[in-house]
Amino acid sequence: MDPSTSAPKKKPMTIITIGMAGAGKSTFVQRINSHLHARSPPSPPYILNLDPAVTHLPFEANIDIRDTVNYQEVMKQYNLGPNGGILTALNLFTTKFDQVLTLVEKRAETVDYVILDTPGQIEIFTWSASGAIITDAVASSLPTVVAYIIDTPRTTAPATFMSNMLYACSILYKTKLPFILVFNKTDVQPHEFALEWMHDFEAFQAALASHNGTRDAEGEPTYMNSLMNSMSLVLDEFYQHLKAVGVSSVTGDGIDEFFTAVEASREEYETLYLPDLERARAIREKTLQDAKADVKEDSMSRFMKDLTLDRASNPDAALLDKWEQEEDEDEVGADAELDVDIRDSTEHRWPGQYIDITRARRHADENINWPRPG
Ligand SMILES: Nc1nc2c(ncn2[C@@H]2O[C@H](COP(=O)(O)OP(=O)(O)OP(=O)(O)O)[C@@H](O)[C@H]2O)c(=O)[nH]1
Repeated sequence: MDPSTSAPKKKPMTIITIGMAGAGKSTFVQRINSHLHARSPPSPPYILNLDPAVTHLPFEANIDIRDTVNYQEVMKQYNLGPNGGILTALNLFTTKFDQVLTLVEKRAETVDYVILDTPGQIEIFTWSASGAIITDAVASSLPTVVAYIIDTPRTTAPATFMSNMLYACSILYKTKLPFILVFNKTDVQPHEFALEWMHDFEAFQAALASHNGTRDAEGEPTYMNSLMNSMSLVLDEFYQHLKAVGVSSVTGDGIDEFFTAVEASREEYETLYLPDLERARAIREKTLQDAKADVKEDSMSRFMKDLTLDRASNPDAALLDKWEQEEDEDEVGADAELDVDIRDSTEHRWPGQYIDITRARRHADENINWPRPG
């Protein structure tokens, strides 16, 4: 085929896997990884592991947060528990996310998919700054979809199903990205019940009514029951914006349907999300510029006012004005910047080597100088 007539390569699609601990995110990432390797021609993805606490991964990540941040050390230094340690480790890693993006963008011509495996601390994507920074940064550079992984066998009770859907809902509204609900572990529990509950709220309400504990001693619906009934109506609107697929990460069932949903999400990203993102970015830049201009103008007018007053009260003072350069100014400037680079381990194999950014540029006599989060 004449290369000049062939279509330009599509940008790689980024799949961000999010889900509760144990839902099967890492197993799912490994399943789609092996599916892409087995394609003809093979299409190995570029994988990022963002879980600092994982001890074993079933795949080899191209960029691994564990090469940069030691979460045990973070826990010790900040006196945090495991959850706080994971969140803080991810916050620290996020300060280097521009480098991560540069490495990913370098591979844009050779890979079709970029996959992010994330920690089970789902709150990272509902309220923490790093979750938003990561999703915004990735989505403003590449077409992106969120794959929300659900542990289907543990979601068969209506109340658990609803709480899982509410989490998914808050992540959707926070990220505003195309979204696929991935009902995992269908080899253990088929996901048809969930599809039925999503498409027919009366079926969900019937399941709720037949569940224990939905009526009080007088036979009246309990508060929780009424609340969940109303919520199911609210969620009905949310379900309209979602694609849902059932997969088994163990057997590979449903993975083709998942990739069909990913391709549909690419279109959704380009027609709906990208224009929104660009509008939001333009507004943000304009607001930032206006704010900077206002601050500058305000500071300048205050400065001029002070100067006029000062000159009037003490006409000789201006002659004594002299700006003294701080002796260790360079040192301070350099210290404020971290001096650690994120590595793409596919390019530089360096087994056993490890950079701890929490300790970089630290001296023995120095106090901990990392800012506490929040
Ligand atoms: N039967 C079955 N088990 C699965 C499937 N996917 C994952 N599992 C099992 O579920 C457990 C958790 O899987 P992981 O992939 O570690 O889950 P995770 O979401 O990455 O967990 P965290 O790292 O704790 O966030 C493991 O025992 C997996 O073998 C599946 O499709 N079917």
